Amino acid sequence: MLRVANLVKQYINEAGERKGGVSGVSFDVKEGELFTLLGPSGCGKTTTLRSIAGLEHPDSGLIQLAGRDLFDSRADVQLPMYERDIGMVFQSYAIWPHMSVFENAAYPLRTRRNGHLSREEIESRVMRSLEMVGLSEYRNRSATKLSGGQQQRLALARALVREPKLLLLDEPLSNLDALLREQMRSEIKRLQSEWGVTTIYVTHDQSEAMALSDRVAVLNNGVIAQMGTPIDIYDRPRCEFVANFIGRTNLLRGKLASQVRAGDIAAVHTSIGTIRCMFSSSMTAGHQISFVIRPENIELQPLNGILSDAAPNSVNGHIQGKVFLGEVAEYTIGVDGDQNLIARTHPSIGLNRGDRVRASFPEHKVIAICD
Ligand SMILES: Nc1ncnc2c1ncn2[C@@H]1O[C@H](COP(=O)(O)OP(=O)(O)OP(=O)(O)O)[C@@H](O)[C@H]1O
Repeated sequence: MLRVANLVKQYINEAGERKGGVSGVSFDVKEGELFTLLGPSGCGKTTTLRSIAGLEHPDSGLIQLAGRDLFDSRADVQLPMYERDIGMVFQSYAIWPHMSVFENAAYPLRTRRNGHLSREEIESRVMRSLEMVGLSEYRNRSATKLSGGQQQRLALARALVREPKLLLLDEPLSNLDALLREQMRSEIKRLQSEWGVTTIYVTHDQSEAMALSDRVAVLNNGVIAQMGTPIDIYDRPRCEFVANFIGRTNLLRGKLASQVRAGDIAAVHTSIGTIRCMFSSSMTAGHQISFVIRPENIELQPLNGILSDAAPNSVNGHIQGKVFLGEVAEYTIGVDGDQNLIARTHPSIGLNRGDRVRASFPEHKVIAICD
């Protein structure tokens, strides 16, 4: 449905150097998919989105929507924004304060350039989109008398009323408080799948990306570091940046004991002992590698009295810190060998600061970073 290939857009800084933006971003979005661009501030998410919308003139690359060129640097094509068939919702909802809810939602239909719509057609399309977002009973209310969440819904209704081929959402929830953000997150997911509109969602919030997306592209410094389903990216990060950016993690390093092939489980020598990891590609013995253990994949057992022999993929240590997070508690474990591990487990386990523990992690949950 949407194809972005080798997109480059760089900005010239005060010293005349080409900096920032994006430098060679490529991805395809399927029809009806919710695709998220995720990354820290300044990684190039908004530049990508604005290039797709036609608000930015890229330096080079190709952008196609439903087989039509929106931008092609080789053929010198740059379609104006209004010809792109795209709806957009910004962080600031950009609601017109002097208009009613109905008029705000009707605005894109009244100002569209491709064909006049009858009054009845406008009425029915606007009411359909207001009903979808639960605002039909507020149709005559002034837009300024809506709550933050309602304004956000109105912005969505206004973006959808033209029935665009593509919906672009740029950090649409960042102005809402935490509870409302979670509610609106489910609302966007519901709307997007009911409406079936292909959507690109931009956020720096990894939990939002995980909860909403069919697929995610993680951006860093203007390039895509990894692309895949939320589970893929969480369970199999391909580089340290992605491992650290997506959720809490333990990142350890060591030396590979033997040659491995994709799918093997093999031993890695580390400062806290030999740990067996899953490998997703082949590597030669002696390679320095990093690997990831997610905090929820560490099991903690109290070590009382006499120490039994350490089991495979387990280390002994003591609790250095405990933070209660509601459903889980997060423990910091100081491991013999000068390494800290973070573990998350049910608070009822009853471990406290200073307790000796054994931390174990199944080998198929220890993931080698193979890039
Ligand atoms: N108009 C501009 N002029 C100069 N530099 C810019 C301009 N727009 C963006 N940049 C730079 O390009 C890089 C990418 O910016 P972009 O807005 O795409 O990042 P982002 O990932 O959307 O960040 P944020 O989450 O903070 O909005 C940043 O380093 C930014 O400073």
